[in-house]
Amino acid sequence: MTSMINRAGLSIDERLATFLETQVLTPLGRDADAFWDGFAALLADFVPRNRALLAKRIELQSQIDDWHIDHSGKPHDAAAYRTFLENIGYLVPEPGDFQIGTKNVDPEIATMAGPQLVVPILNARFLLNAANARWGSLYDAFYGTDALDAPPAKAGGYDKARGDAVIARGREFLDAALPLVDQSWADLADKDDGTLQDESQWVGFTDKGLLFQNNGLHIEVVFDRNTPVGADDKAGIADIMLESALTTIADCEDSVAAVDAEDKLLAYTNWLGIIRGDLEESFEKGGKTLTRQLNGDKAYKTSAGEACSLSGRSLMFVRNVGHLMTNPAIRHADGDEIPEGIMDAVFTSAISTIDVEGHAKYGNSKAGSIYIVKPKMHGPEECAFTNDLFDAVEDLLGLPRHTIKVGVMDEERRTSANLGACIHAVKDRIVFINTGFLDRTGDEIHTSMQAGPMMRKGAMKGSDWLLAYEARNVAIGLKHGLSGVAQIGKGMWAAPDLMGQMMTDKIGHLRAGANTAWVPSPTAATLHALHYHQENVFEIQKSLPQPAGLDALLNIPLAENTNWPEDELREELDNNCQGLLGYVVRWVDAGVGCSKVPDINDVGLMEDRATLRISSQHIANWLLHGIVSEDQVMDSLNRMAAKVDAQNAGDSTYIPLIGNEDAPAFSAAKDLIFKGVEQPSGYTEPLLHHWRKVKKAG
Ligand SMILES: CC(=O)SCCNC(=O)CCNC(=O)[C@H](O)C(C)(C)COP(=O)(O)OP(=O)(O)OC[C@H]1O[C@@H](n2cnc3c(N)ncnc32)[C@H](O)[C@@H]1OP(=O)(O)O
Ligand SMILES: O=CC(=O)O
Ligand SMILES: [Mg+2]
Repeated sequence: MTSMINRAGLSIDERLATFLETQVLTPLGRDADAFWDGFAALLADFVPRNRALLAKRIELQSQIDDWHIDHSGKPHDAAAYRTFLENIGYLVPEPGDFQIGTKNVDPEIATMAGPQLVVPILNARFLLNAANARWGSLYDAFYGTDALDAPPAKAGGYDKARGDAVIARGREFLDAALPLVDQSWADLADKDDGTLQDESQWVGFTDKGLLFQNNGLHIEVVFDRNTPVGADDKAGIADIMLESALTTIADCEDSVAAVDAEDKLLAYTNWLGIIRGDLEESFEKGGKTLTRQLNGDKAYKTSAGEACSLSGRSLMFVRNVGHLMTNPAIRHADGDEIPEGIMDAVFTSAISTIDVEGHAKYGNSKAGSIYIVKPKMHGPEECAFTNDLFDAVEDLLGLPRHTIKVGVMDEERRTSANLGACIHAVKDRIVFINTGFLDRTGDEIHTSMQAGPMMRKGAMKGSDWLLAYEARNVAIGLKHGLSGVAQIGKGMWAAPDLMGQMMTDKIGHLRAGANTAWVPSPTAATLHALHYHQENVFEIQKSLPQPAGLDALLNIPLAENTNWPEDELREELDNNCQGLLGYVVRWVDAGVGCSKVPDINDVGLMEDRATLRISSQHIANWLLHGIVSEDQVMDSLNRMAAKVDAQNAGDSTYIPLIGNEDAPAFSAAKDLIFKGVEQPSGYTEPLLHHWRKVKKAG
């Protein structure tokens, strides 16, 4: 039973209050009473503003819905539609010329280009792994994935044929990134052999190897004849270690299921462990108990013998939740829950203050900044709210102005359409814009829900709005001076097992001008790092083509022809239902917020709340416009539930969907579809939280 205590008129979960007071405020030397008084005053200022912003979302959406209903059956008049959006204040005037003024940004964000890893904050094992993913073994990444074009490894220990292919591919990489004079890396006899074409690429000696640099990223060639691989290798090379995830986002948002004080406490405790540097997790793997901790720095010596080090850990961001949800962990005197986004801003900043005030074992930001990713903001007013909130949090914690930096997810249509103004609203603290195309697709469907039936989900990827969105984001970021100061980032690779395809496709993100892009795992980070050796993003950014304009962005992805054959309809529905059920059942029953779920072609896809938003909104749209019937949806849900049950048969804790159709998981799935049209912005959080709480209570 949760015990609540009173602090400055707020009712706070006792465990959470004790955590903050003893683990955070005391080590920081902050007075708890003054803190809670300040927190209550901050809430008094910001809660009404937060509510007003949510009300404005609803008002705008209802005006857009009405416009489409009024214009139904007529050809879409793009000019009239744009004027209408201007008239209702959905589109606002451009802010004109300005450059962002962010200061004290770490080089991993400002001047380096490389992968960005995202990790669910509630999973300490993964979180530690992610923080340590600054360095990754290229040999392991090739050996274990389809990024290597060679026959798969045979079971039963080390497969030498595959190992040889890995080594050959590794040499190819070294020849391209660190070319030698008149020689290939494959010809080297030992560590002292060979001369670099560009000798400035050599950085120094590590414990067992040589350290190099290319396009700002480090490469350690490990020479060790005492390992099986090194012993067999002509030059004694045992591995190639790549600087991989330059930055990592510890996610409190779409990849976690956090619905109450217990869950929020775990999130904040894990963040504290990462910041303080003492997070530790023990787990069983391969029949052994392993204990994982944060890695230390990588020591090396320069040719002159000077001792230096490189960070052994990824630079950490924390993603707060957006402005929508509230959480029962803290309530006002009248019993109302406080906004979770405000709670996250205050708690994660307070914890990060331990870093910027120098109490951490390793230290995260050497520049003295706190990096927060803010998702799902709709337009400049909501960005301005975040900016003011972060000002207030800085005042509450006694931090210098703009210590708290913000990464703006460009993932709602009103933000994409007014991106310059959004950047302007946070111009002195912005450290990234990132195209969260998954949420953005969900919002695209929801915003134009009443306009007509949408094209198939797969076709959306090539649609006008999406291409315009991606290109405009980069162009607007460059126009306002993000290059060299902040990241221009691109979205998630959502097929964690298709690394070969990632190697082909994801280099496109760099060629589009992004200096970072999201990856789902440390292995993907190491492989994606190869792209940054291949292309120099900062050079690419100097000569990008002019992007499409706002009209292309506002082009609604309606289906041109809705006469889909039965088998295509069924395939679309089944695919959406399978992903939706496979994700929701783990969210509601097991509290897992990010899962790898097989699609109908048995390709494991990363599913999180944003992909759920797409599938649920897509089905809701087709239902609304009569493309599919309620019976067809139920038929698909039932057939796919059986499939999802079979996929989870090996999990002894799994509760089947079939036979439990009225239980929380299946109920959540049905609600997400059948109540999809009325969900705010098509978000899945309200229903997921509701049904998870029912499950937890149950
Ligand atoms: C739209 C958006 O908002 S995208 C952002 C949200 N999405 C994410 O954060 C994706 C994060 N990724 C993940 O959660 C996972 O990779 C999943 C769910 C996609 C797949 O998970 P699994 O099926 O367990 O992965 P798999 O079995 O292939 O690999 C597990 C191993 O990889 C590691 N791993 C996988 N993903 C990550 C990660 N993101 N960070 C750190 N380590 C990871 C695990 O630690 C584990 O290694 P270990 O046994 O040594 O601990
Ligand atoms: O948060 C990322 C997205 O694609 O949505
Ligand atoms: Mg998102």
